[in-house]
Amino acid sequence: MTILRDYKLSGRKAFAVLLDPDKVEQDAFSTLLNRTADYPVDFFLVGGSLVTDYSHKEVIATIRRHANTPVILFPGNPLHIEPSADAILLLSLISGRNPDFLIGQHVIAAPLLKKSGLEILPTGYMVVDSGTQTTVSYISGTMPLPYDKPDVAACTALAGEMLGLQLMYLDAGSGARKPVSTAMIAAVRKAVNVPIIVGGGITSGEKAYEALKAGADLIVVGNGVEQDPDLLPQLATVVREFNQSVVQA
Ligand SMILES: CC(C)=CCC/C(C)=C/CC/C(C)=C/CC/C(C)=C/COP(=O)(O)OP(=O)(O)O
Ligand SMILES: O=P(O)(O)OC[C@@H](O)CO
Ligand SMILES: [Mg+2]
Repeated sequence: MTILRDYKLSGRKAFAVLLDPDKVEQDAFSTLLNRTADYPVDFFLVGGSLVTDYSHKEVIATIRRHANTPVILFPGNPLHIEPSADAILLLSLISGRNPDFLIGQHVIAAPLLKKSGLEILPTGYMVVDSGTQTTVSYISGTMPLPYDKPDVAACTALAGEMLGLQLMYLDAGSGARKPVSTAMIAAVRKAVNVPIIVGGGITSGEKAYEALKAGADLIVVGNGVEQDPDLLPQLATVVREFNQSVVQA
């Protein structure tokens, strides 16, 4: 449990960039990776709900050539297991009621995961409504958590923690028009002790700051960084300054 243990012990806020293997375009990708030398990223998440060209291995090899940043798989199904990553978010889709995404896919994946040597990060995955249907909802055939029901999210996370899940991921969905509300993040923060990951629709330093202040431990940004190269430095600075302000307080 090295990544999870180190991360928990550090007590720091962290920042992850989500790379969708289908959207990785070589030139822009190398530039992004080179920029992380000046504006550090704590983790790269690699994955997507639906991946069409199965280039996880090549994407990870390219990351390794440019950076020492740990790579965590963010899988949509067991075909997305790639042993050259460092760890995998073993998602159980606890916002939904589809047994296949709560335990079914995991039964199929378990022997492969064991053999892979990947660090397993058992994660309660909560997809939150943000106004449009997400790929995750469609693929999994599940309804997201209602946007304005922080209590439902808090009880869901609490149940997930009681079941032994070691991370909670609140996700408004890739490209969401609005991120998960700060009220929901704060309610989940109050309910559980495990680290909280927040992603989906974080497109500015301000939104990132709000999520951290509400209780997110790790923020995940995909589309924002792909679309606006200036966002990477902004986010790295927000997370660094947030951590410095906590140390000083
Ligand atoms: C047991 C194993 C190894 C896998 C199953 C894992 C489960 C239960 C996944 C839950 C459902 C799911 C489809 C999750 C995918 C999460 C993800 C990688 C989201 C990233 O965003 P996209 O859904 O790719 O958005 P775009 O379509 O906008 O690219
Ligand atoms: O692409 P964005 O909107 O940043 O979302 C990241 C991630 O949380 C999606 O699962
Ligand atoms: Mg995707």
